[in-house]
Amino acid sequence: MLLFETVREMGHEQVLFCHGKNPDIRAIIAIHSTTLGPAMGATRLFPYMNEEAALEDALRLSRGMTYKAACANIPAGGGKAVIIANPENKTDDLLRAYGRFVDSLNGRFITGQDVNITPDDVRTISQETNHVVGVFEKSGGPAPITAWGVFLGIKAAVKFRWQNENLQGMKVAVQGLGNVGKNLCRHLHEQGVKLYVSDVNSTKAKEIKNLFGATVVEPEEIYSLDVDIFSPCALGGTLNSHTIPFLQAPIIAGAANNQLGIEQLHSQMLTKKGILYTPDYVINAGGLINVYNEMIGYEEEKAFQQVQNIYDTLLAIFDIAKQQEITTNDAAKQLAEERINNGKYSKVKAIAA
Ligand SMILES: NC(=O)C1=CN([C@@H]2O[C@H](COP(=O)(O)OP(=O)(O)OC[C@H]3O[C@@H](n4cnc5c(N)ncnc54)[C@H](O)[C@@H]3O)[C@@H](O)[C@H]2O)C=CC1
Ligand SMILES: O=C(O)C(=O)Cc1c[nH]c2ccccc12
Repeated sequence: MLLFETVREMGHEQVLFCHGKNPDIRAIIAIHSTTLGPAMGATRLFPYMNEEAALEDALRLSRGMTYKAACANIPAGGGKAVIIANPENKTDDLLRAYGRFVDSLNGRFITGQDVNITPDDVRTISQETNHVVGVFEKSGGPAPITAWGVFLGIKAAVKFRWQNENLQGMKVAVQGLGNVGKNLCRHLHEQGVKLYVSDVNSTKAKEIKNLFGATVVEPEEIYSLDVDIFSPCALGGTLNSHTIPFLQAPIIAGAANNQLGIEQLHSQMLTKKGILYTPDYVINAGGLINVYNEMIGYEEEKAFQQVQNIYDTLLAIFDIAKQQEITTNDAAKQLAEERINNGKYSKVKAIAA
């Protein structure tokens, strides 16, 4: 891989390769942009197949965070970190060593809990750095508010597609029943939605069946269901050349980051099939909104209003896509880049003043 060519194309400011022998640590901190504020993004620990996969994850996720913050009107930039490790080998020493790397960035990067990192782990990291959020959660953690944002995003897509304000009687397929998926199912159930669900962990699927009367299907069956909405809430890359041909749902709206395998190719494939795709980094901004508000002093009403705005932002993005005959993914990117450029401009003005 040509490193500088890749980061130049994707627009990253800085990529840090963190290494240590004792404890044995390999981590990548990707800072995509600090134009609108410090780069924010949670840290993921994962046993990546190889270094390329880890780097690609960090680069794509961090760029997504820049767009996420811009679309949500949060004065933050985008970053993301990945620690290459098996969750079984996670030790306090490893987490503290990682914390020292985060600290070396002096607040250019602010992080917290993502896949395979627990709130306890974040507390361990915080022994070495103050640049973490969610250590002492003031708000119940980001997942419930993320789920609420996804629920609003589903409502926006339904409104745009069918001019319908109501989800009563609709069929929704939810892939992944973790912290976000489970909360999302509860909101949908309360609105009279018929749920179809899958999780690789069958205990979680049974729980949702018992709680909300959901129909459980096998993980690979979730794509081809005859439903109104497909909601990917598991891991990234599930919208790809293998799965898209099976999709029947006219709307895709879910929480997972990096849902599109190859962004341009697969967003175009969805558009060609007449599927309304709700850009992941717009619909799943609730978590970022939550941690940002925790950082500046949590006010529930303010955080709630910012999440509520996801609905109108999505309607605006759907409109841009329709008017300009572009994918919803490109429309969201356009909105984000416009805001980042305006931010750049006001920064220059502020320095000149
Ligand atoms: N928690 C948050 O506030 C935010 C989460 N996200 C994204 O949303 C997604 C879900 O997040 P969480 O619920 O917090 O994670 P989680 O780890 O609690 O849940 C993920 C669930 O997906 C299941 N799963 C994994 N592979 C699957 C497959 N192939 N088919 C079906 N199920 C599968 C897992 O067993 C697990 O139950 C992730 O992609 C995350 O990056 C994005 C923004 C914020
Ligand atoms: O939306 C994402 O992918 C995030 O990383 C959001 C998020 C959750 N916890 C955090 C802690 C610090 C910065 C961002 C986050």
